[in-house]
Amino acid sequence: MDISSIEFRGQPALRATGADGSAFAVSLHGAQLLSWTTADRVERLYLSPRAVFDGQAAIRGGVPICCPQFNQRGMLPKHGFMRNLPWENRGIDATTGELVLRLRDSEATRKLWPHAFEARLQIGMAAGRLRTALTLLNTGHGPFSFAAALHTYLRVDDIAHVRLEGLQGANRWDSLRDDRHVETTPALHFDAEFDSVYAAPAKPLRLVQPSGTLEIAQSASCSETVVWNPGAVLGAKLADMPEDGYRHMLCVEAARIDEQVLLASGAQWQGWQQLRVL
Ligand SMILES: O=P(O)(O)OC[C@H]1O[C@@H](O)[C@H](O)[C@@H](O)[C@@H]1O
Repeated sequence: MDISSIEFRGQPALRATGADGSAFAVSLHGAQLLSWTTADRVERLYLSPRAVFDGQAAIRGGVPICCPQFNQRGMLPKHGFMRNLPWENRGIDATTGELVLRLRDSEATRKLWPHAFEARLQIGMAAGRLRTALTLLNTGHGPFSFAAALHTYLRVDDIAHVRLEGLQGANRWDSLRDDRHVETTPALHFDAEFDSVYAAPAKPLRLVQPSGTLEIAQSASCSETVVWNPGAVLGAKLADMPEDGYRHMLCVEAARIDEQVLLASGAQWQGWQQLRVL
């Protein structure tokens, strides 16, 4: 994997290219993946053309990191603060061959969250495959707890022709209706706003479109899978997304939400998600 420093819509980013011509781009702001193209030049992630690149705001699209809080479940800013801060490029890990970015606690983070930590995002790419792994290390003296999500925006040709397989039988919390039930359908279809947190099944999910299928796997440490599409009505209200943006994305997120991770001093936790073109 070759890495070069680039500017992406005016902001510092890194571009990695693989031997087979596949490539990804990741912004230092938020350590946010922005693009992943496979050897066939097909873009696999959705990045909103209206995403704000000002080095402050959360970027709409790619793979935002939500940590140490998920959504508005706590006192921190929505989805925590890691997606709003600049991360450091730590280069390629000699053992894994993955690109590593790092964020450590600072005065700014301690004002929001009084804990010493080191977060690392590792990104690995192989033919038709992309793996993102988030590690959180407790570098302080006392324990802390946190939630996390790799909030992946998958690019889809047309949401009306997408099905997501693999969630049948999983416990679901439909956050729009505040309703808990077991998912009965073998394949989810999306024709309106959809926002649900599922107990993650052991087997990978499959995102099926007329143009092909993507397998989505996650670590057992990520006990939930979040599925989100804003639909036309909410989509039109999101200032950083075009009106038809919702048609071209589906978020499938590897998450740890319901039971927060309790991390002792010196301990670390890792959660990952892997995308594979079938
Ligand atoms: O607009 P944000 O802060 O990036 O959040 C987007 C969405 O993220 C999803 O993970 C949540 O389930 C949704 O409820 C939320 O709206």
